[in-house]
Parts: sequence; C-alpha cells; structure tokens
Amino acid sequence: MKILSAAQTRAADAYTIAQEPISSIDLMERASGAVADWLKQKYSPEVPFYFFCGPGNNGGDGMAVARLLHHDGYDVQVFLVETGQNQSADFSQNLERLPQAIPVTNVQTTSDLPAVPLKAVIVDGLFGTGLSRPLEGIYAEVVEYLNQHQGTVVSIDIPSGLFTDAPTPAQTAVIKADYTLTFEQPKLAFLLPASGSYAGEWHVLPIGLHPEFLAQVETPHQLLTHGLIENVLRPRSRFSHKGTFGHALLVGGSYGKMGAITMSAHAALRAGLGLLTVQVPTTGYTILQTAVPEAMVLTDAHEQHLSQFPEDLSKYQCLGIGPGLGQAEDSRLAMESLFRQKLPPLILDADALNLLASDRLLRQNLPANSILTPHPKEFERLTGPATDDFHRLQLLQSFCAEHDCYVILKGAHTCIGTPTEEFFFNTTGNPGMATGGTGDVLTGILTALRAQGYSPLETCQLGVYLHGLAGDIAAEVEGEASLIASDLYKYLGAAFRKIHLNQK
Ligand SMILES: NC(=O)C1=CN([C@@H]2O[C@H](COP(=O)(O)OP(=O)(O)OC[C@H]3O[C@@H](n4cnc5c(N)ncnc54)[C@H](O)[C@@H]3O)[C@@H](O)[C@H]2O)[C@@H](O)CC1
Ligand SMILES: [K+]
Repeated sequence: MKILSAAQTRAADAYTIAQEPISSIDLMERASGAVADWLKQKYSPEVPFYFFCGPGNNGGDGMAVARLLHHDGYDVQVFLVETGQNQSADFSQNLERLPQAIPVTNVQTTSDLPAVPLKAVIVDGLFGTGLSRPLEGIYAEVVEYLNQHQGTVVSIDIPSGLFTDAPTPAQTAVIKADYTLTFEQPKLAFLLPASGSYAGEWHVLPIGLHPEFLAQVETPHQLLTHGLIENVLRPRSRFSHKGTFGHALLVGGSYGKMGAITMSAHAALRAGLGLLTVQVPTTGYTILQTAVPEAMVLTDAHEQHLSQFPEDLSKYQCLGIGPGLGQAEDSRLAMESLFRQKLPPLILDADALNLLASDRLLRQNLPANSILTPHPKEFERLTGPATDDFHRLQLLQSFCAEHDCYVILKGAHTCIGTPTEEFFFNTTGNPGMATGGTGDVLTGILTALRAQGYSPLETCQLGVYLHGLAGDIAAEVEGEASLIASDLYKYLGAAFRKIHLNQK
C-alpha cells in the first residue's frame, strides 16, 4: 500500500472529485460516513460525544460526523474553535447542515471550554492534513486542555497539530489520540517513532479515492501488507530436495554469547533452509552441536571469538555474519580480508555492523546487495546522528544508495531502505518483541530466505513481515510480556502457514 504525502492526498482528493465525478461536499460526506460507522460500531448511544472542530475540512468532517451520529440518536455537542476566519467552503456548508437540536459553542478563549465527563468521547476535528504551521494561541490551548481528558480521544484523519510528512517541532501542541481514523492511507507520521505515539491505535478507513490515481501516483514510501507478501512467498515444490533450498553459512558467537548464534541457527532452519553450516569459536562447538543437531558446525581456530572465515565459500548461497560475534580485532581483520574475496550474498547484523561502523575501509568494500539489519543506535554509528525521524530516513536513503545495499532499520514499524530509494514499512510485530535475541532470529530468517534464492528486496520484505507475524502469533499465545526470542522461531511455522492459507 502506498503512503501518500499531504500534497498527494490533496491531489488524490481533487482527482477523485474531477474523475469519478463527485462533488467535494459529497466526498466529505462519504469520509464522514465511514468515521460515523466506525464510531457507531464501537460506542452505544449512551456514550456522549464532544466534537471539537477547526475552520478547515477537518472541522467540516467533524460536524458531518456529529450530524450523522445525532441522526442515529447519539448525544452530541459541537465546539467550534476560532472558526470565524478561513472557513473552507465544505466547513460552511456542514455548519449550515447542522440540525438545530445539536448544541454549538464558539470557543474563543479557554473559558468557553466545557467540563468533559470522563465517559464522553472527544472527537478531534481541529486540523487535518492542511496543517501548515505548529499550533499556537487558542488552538494550542485547546489541544492541551483536551490532552488532559482521562477518557477517550478519537482524531479524525490525523491528530491535530501533527504534520503528515514533516517533523513536528518538539514542545508544540499535538493531540494525543487513543484512536485515529485516517482516510484511505496511513500517514507517514504514524510510522515513525517520535510522532507515531500521538496517533494511538490507527485505523485506515477507505473512502473510495480514485483507484487510477492511487495506481499511478509515485511515492517512495510503502506499507508491507499481507497482500504484497502473498505475492512474494513461493510455494515449495513437491519434487524438491534439500539442495533446492540452499546451503547457508552463519558466522558468530563468542564466549558468553553463544545463545545469539544458536537462535539464529534455529530460525534459519525454521525459515525453510535446505542445509545450514554454522561457524563458531571452538568454545561453542559442543553448545551448537547439542542445541541445534540439524546444523553442521565448523570451528574457528580461536577458542573464544572469530579470527578467520572458511577458505572456500563457493558452496554457500548466503553468508550471515554477526549474532554474538563480539568486536575483537581479529574479527575485524577477518572481515577485511573477507570483503576482498568473491562472496555469496551477505547478511550483516549486530557486531558485524559495529565493526563496519568502526572501519571506513570495510564500509567502502561492502559488497553490493548486502543486507544490513541495524537498530537505530547501530544505524547512527554507521551514518552519524540523525536530528529527527525524517532526517534518519534521508540518511537511510543516502547510505543505501552510496553502498548499493539494503538496510533493515529495526523499530516498531521496521523500515526497509533500498538502493532504489523506496522505503517499506512493516505492519506486523508488537512491543513484546522488544526483548534480547529477536534481532538474532531475524538474521537467521533473512540468511535462510536469501539462500533459497529470494532477491535481496524479497528477502527483506518476507523476512521482516514473517518475523513480526511470528511475534504477533506468539504474543496471542504467550502474552506480550512473556514473549522471548525463541518463541519467534517456535511460531515461525504458524506465520508461514498464515500466509500460505491466504494464498489458496
Ligand atoms: N483529501 C481527502 O482525501 C479528504 C480530506 N478530507 C478532510 O480534509 C482535511 C484537510 O482539509 P484542509 O485542507 O481544509 O485542512 P485542515 O482542515 O487541516 O485546515 C486547514 C486550514 O487551517 C489553516 N491552518 C493550517 N495550519 C494552521 C495553524 N497552525 N493554525 C491556524 N490555522 C491553520 C489553513 O490555513 C486552512 O485554512 C483532511 O485532513 C480530512 O479531514 C475529507 O473531508 C475527505 C477527503
Ligand atoms: K484531526
């Protein structure tokens, strides 16, 4: 699913109005109808609604929803916040359409604000995608007042005060919504860490924007959806054998960190790999052979950390390096000489990334099409600090372009950066996965998928989505708090099945 900018959303709106054709006010009615339906499904008419509307179309939506709920017997009140000037045409028309029976209050100062009962739902229709500057004055005061409400706050389209596709300056007033009902496409701001929490639980409501526009519009930002993944995952042929599914080599582990590479190995095997070899320091030999009998084990000359890679790498279809590796000087030198060879596709994680960050030569020699899996701190060690989430996306884009590589930036909505300047945001996963070892599992999954012949982009898309989906299934069974990394490969099979089932 494409993620549109605020300007593209306006263009989609205009295109729909011209081509469907539909009048602007009717399009607003359709959007407002979708919001009203959602609210009616969730809340009974006993729940009072307080609508706060601004002067633009977001305020117009607010009044239209208030009217629709009123028609269905809901108790609604409307508060117009400093709407004397700059009224949009659809705002004015919806104001005229408001039935007399709905109480309307003009809010010019905070003394005009009501005491909102705890059981009431506040609907935020102050500003939407037309926000052009941070909120100030009475608008900011109203937002701060509404943020003190202990009950539920629902934002229409986007929390008021939040910019759709640009950083919202710190310390400005933004609605903290419990729910955001957003039209047609999620907004980029919902997917980024600093702004995402304002939106609360967001739901995309389709409003019938013109499919032709959505098909043609070009945007670098996309959402990784189930539909996309179904088309990436390939069925396993009945006439396959273990050679069909690739032979991968995982390298990592050091004294005290053998768990990391062990979990990667389990995950790789559960991700459909044909054959797995794991290279560990000698101290890890018995651990690996005991914990993962399905894997073959090579031992490094060094007892406690990596000091060299196997000479012949030609039999492997993918090489995953990093889980539990450590940052010994020997290991850095081993990577330097590795990068001078002809290599199978690479997946780099954890300390392999830290070694890369500490060594410019290594970065320069990074083989094309490598996949890197940093969390934000590891990422900034590679690129330098980001001033905000949007700057981080720029750094991601330039790093991928410069090194011709793919970067999986891990987070609540993990973002895949590509050398083609496209970004894919993940939709699976949950806070239970914020626990040690989940990254090691991802490395194992990616290594296995790449070895099976998936392209670098397919590997990233499928790996990230499956990893999060396994986490979601695990959270349903085990609960978020009790989720541990090994649950992710325990439920990986269920995640594959969920995609396969839908494919049929
Ligand atoms: N584009 C679409 O697909 C649709 C949009 N609709 C609604 O329309 C909204 C966008 O409407 P508008 O473009 O009218 O935008 P807004 O409702 O966000 O308001 C824009 C108005 O507020 C003013 N303004 C902007 N920032 C301000 C600030 N910081 N302080 C004071 N005034 C400020 C602008 O000058 C303009 O007059 C969407 O968020 C959505 O709610 C829906 O009605 C239906 C379809
Ligand atoms: K809003």
